[in-house]
Formats: sequence, C-alpha cells, structure tokens
Amino acid sequence: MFKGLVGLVTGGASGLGKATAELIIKQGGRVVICDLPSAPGANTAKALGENAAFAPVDVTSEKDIKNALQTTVDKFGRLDVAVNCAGIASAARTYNFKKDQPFDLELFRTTVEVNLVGTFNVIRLVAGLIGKNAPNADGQRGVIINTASIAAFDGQIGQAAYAASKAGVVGMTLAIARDLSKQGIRVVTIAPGLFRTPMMELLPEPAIKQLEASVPFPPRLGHPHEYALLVQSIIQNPMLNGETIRLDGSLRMQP
Ligand SMILES: C[C@H](O)CC(=O)SCCNC(=O)CCNC(=O)[C@H](O)C(C)(C)COP(=O)(O)OP(=O)(O)OC[C@H]1O[C@@H](n2cnc3c(N)ncnc32)[C@H](O)[C@@H]1OP(=O)(O)O
Ligand SMILES: NC(=O)c1ccc[n+]([C@@H]2O[C@H](COP(=O)([O-])OP(=O)(O)OC[C@H]3O[C@@H](n4cnc5c(N)ncnc54)[C@H](O)[C@@H]3O)[C@@H](O)[C@H]2O)c1
Repeated sequence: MFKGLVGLVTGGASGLGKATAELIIKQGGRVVICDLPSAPGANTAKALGENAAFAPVDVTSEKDIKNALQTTVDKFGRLDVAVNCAGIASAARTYNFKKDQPFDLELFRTTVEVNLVGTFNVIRLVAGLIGKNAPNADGQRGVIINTASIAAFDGQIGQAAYAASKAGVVGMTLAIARDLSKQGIRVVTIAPGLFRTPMMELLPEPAIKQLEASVPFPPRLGHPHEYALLVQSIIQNPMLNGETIRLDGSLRMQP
C-alpha cells in the first residue's frame, strides 16, 4: 500500500508516533523517526530495520528539523508524508487556591512552545521538501498530519495550557491547508481521545480508570495502532483536507 512512500514522524519513538512509524514500515514504506536525543528513537528505528532511520530533534529547533530533512534526503531521497506526534502534557490549575499559587507561566509557555510552535515549525519546513515532489495524477505532492487532542474542545481541570496548545493546532489546520493547496499538499489534524501510551500513564490511576469508564463505546483506552489506522486512511483519501477528525469513542470529557 505504501510502497515507495517516505514518511517522517515526530514523536516517533513512543506511543502514537511509534505505532504510526510501525504501520508505515508494515505497509511497505520508509520512515524517519524524529524524537528527542534522550528518547529511544535509535533503538526504535533499528528494530524497524533498514527502511527506518532516526533523526534526533527538538521540534522547536529550526536547525534540528533542517538536519532531519537532510537525513531524509540522504537516506531515502524524498518526503511524501509528515506526521506530527511530538507533544507534551501539562496539568495545573489556573490558580491553585490550596497552595495560593498561579499557574507557572514557564510551564504554560513550554507546553505551547512544543505542542503548537513545534508542530508549526515542522510543518513550515517539511512543506518545502514535500513540495519538490512531482505531482500525482490528482496534482497531489504529499500530506501533512498533525495531532491535537479532544482536550482542544473538552479541556479538563488543569488543562488550560494543554488545551490552548491543541486548540491552536486545530485552529491553524485549515489556514495551512489553504496555504499549501496550490502545491498539492493536504493538511489534516487528528484529535485523539484516550489512548494507552506513556503520556496517558502519567495520570494517576484513579483518573485513568475514571476516564476509561467514561468512554461510551468502546469503553476502553484506544490502542496506538488504532490512531495509526486513521493516519493510513487520511493518506489514502485525497478528499480529506483542512479538517480535524476526533478519534475518541464518542467521549466528551467531563471537567
Ligand atoms: C492526553 C490526551 O490529550 C487526552 C486527554 O486530554 S486525557 C485527559 C487528561 N486529563 C488531565 O490531564 C487532567 C489534568 N488535571 C489534573 O491532573 C488535576 O486536575 C490537577 C493535578 C491539575 C489538579 O488536581 P487537584 O484536584 O487540584 O489536586 P490533586 O491534589 O493533585 O488531586 C486531588 C485528587 O484528585 C485526584 N486527581 C488528580 N488528577 C485527577 C484527574 N485528572 N481526574 C480525576 N482525579 C484526579 C488525585 O489523585 C487526588 O486524589 P486523592 O485526593 O485521593 O489523593
Ligand atoms: N495518549 C493519548 O491519549 C493522547 C490523546 C490525545 C492527544 N495525544 C497527543 O498525541 C501525541 C503523542 O502522544 P503519546 O500519547 O504518543 O505520548 P508519548 O509521550 O508516548 O510520545 C510523545 C513523544 O513526543 C516526544 N517529544 C516530546 N517533546 C518533544 C520535542 N520537543 N521534540 C521532539 N520530540 C518530542 C517524546 O519524546 C515522545 O517520544 C502528543 O501530541 C499528545 O499530546 C495523546
């Protein structure tokens, strides 16, 4: 299905990004895993074999992303699909009256910097390489897929920064799709609900159980592979563009 396709996945050393990289390889594609130098990206790529490569990056760094694109060209000669999975969660009340403490502004800045600015940094740079492809019969040169969260719409207590960062990803999706449409690059965002990944496991177990029970159907956390299946569908369907797709078992999070 993806024979000849080259993908780049940020946050590809863990969770949803790792599942996406695994699917691209399984479907015959090649992939560059971009993740922090401290993440097990090299081992992940090694385990996926010669069609996978690792590029250590911080998604907020222009230099790192340009280096990762050079690695992509050196190893695989082109780029067709970029998937932005890199992200961090943060949890704190806007004002903690128990501790008489306002939300830490640096935490707010970092959350937005990684999740929103980092995602945009990757988009604005990968678009240049994807745009060099010859167009297919439909005029398409490639696809960019971003990861928001249902927190963009149903932000819980403590998610002001995280919800803002993900709402920003949702908000910029259509504008970027319009910017890149003439070059035949589609831009789609996925807003996942609850998936069993290391990020989710940061929550206290009572919170995870509460959230899991709140999913109407299926009443469980999603498997990262199920996120990757939506990435596959987006790549395959040329009519998907400029939209955010919730993937959440019809969960609408409570406060
Ligand atoms: C990640 C993906 O994008 C998808 C999602 O968005 S999944 C949704 C993830 N939700 C969150 O991250 C919520 C973040 N919010 C929080 O963690 C907490 O509200 C907070 C830490 C900001 C503040 O919690 P607060 O009640 O003020 O203080 P805290 O003392 O830590 O918690 C009180 C109690 O609630 C529990 N608790 C903490 N966070 C909880 C949560 N999110 N849900 C339910 N219970 C929670 C604590 O275990 C503690 O229980 P205890 O009294 O029995 O020890
Ligand atoms: N797990 C869920 O339930 C869930 C739900 C909604 C949205 N999301 C979003 O999905 C994406 C993937 O989350 P996950 O659950 O797989 O989490 P995860 O923690 O397993 O993976 C996130 C990856 O991003 C990497 N990363 C973090 N900051 C980075 C940076 N500055 N530069 C490069 N890489 C960086 C981490 O090293 C990690 O490998 C995130 O954007 C997250 O907000 C997750």
